[in-house]
Amino acid sequence: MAQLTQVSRFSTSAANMIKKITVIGGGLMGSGIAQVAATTGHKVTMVDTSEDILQKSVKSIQASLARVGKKKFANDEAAGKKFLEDALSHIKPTVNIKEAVKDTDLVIEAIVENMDVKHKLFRELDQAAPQHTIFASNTSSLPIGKIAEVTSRKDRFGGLHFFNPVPMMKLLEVIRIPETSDETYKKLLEFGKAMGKHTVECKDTPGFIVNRLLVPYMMEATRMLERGDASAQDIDSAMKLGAGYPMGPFELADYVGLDTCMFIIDGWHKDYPENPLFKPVPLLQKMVADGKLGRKSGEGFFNYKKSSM
Ligand SMILES: CCCCCCCCCCCCC[C@H](O)CC(=O)SCCNC(=O)CCNC(=O)[C@H](O)C(C)(C)COP(=O)(O)OP(=O)(O)OC[C@H]1O[C@@H](n2cnc3c(N)ncnc32)[C@H](O)[C@@H]1OP(=O)(O)O
Ligand SMILES: NC(=O)c1ccc[n+]([C@@H]2O[C@H](COP(=O)([O-])OP(=O)(O)OC[C@H]3O[C@@H](n4cnc5c(N)ncnc54)[C@H](O)[C@@H]3O)[C@@H](O)[C@H]2O)c1
Repeated sequence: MAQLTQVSRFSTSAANMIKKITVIGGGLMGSGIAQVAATTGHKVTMVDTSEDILQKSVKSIQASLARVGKKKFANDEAAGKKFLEDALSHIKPTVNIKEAVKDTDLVIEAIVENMDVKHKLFRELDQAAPQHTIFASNTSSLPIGKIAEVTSRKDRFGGLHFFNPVPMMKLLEVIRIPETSDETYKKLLEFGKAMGKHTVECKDTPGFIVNRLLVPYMMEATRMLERGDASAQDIDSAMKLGAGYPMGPFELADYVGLDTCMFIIDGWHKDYPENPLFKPVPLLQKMVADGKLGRKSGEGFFNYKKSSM
């Protein structure tokens, strides 16, 4: 409550609001963030490492926009088409990071869940971006304060943790580190609302709110499977039909990406070796080593290859 009162002393004038954003990483999350930002009136630049990847990102945005447009403009096909074209015209894909950040208000990083790779990127961004630019990470599990360490703008740094799939999930966790200025935090909260999200305020604690509860639950499901107590299919059915979850833990893990799941759990085990909740699961490591990354690779706990659907 005290924090809310303190933050509301600042008012962000229209001229001072976040309008131009740069999303780094055009994967599952980056493409979703770029899409929602574009449909909520922001000018978006989306960066990835190759033109091929960016092409795939744009295709997935197109497919998602078509689904949203079909629902939003159910009786007006032309309006649905215009919605899709307008949104796409607000997204500029590029591999040129320097160009992408040269006059941006906010950078949202959504690349691989690895501290060294994120550090390398943020060092480069800190050199290239103007003074006023705010940096945010969409990390699932890494401490925001540690990511920010390599920059000279900790007062303009925070976490924006979106949920997958971004166009459908209403929540946005907005994380502040001790150095985040009140003005920056206020702008991040306002940006979240402008994106149409329900924002919750989080401290920089492991997993923030959602993942601190979700990860142990998913880990317990995997241990249950490893012990042979129940099948993946039955555990999923049980949690959907008995607990009302939209997806069971294995369907969800495949949806998130098993590589991302493994990075999260291995990282937490390294940081908290005594905590039995975060003990790595050999099954998960083997699946990732075998290239079974979930939906994105066509196979994970379940099979998504066309012939089996
Ligand atoms: C077990 C292994 C353990 C491993 C260790 C654990 C590691 C820790 C892992 C933690 C990971 C954390 C990751 C991250 O930090 C945090 C997260 O993001 S957690 C994930 C949160 N997301 C969810 O929980 C999703 C739950 N699922 C759903 O809400 C729904 O299933 C769905 C995705 C909305 C899909 O709905 P369904 O009814 O199932 O399927 P439909 O296809 O019929 O879709 C319904 C409706 O939605 C529209 N839609 C779906 N997806 C999109 C999209 N991408 N874009 C646009 N529209 C979409 C679709 O068109 C349908 O519309 P309708 O026809 O109803 O009008
Ligand atoms: N998958 C989820 O459900 C989910 C949900 C919330 C948060 N997150 C977090 O979001 C981040 C991204 O996850 P994802 O699932 O979108 O991963 P992903 O593997 O789908 O996409 C990552 C993208 O980043 C690109 N990339 C890697 N290094 C880059 C660099 N230096 N510059 C530009 N692009 C680079 C990759 O080519 C890839 O396209 C991670 O930190 C993850 O923990 C994931």
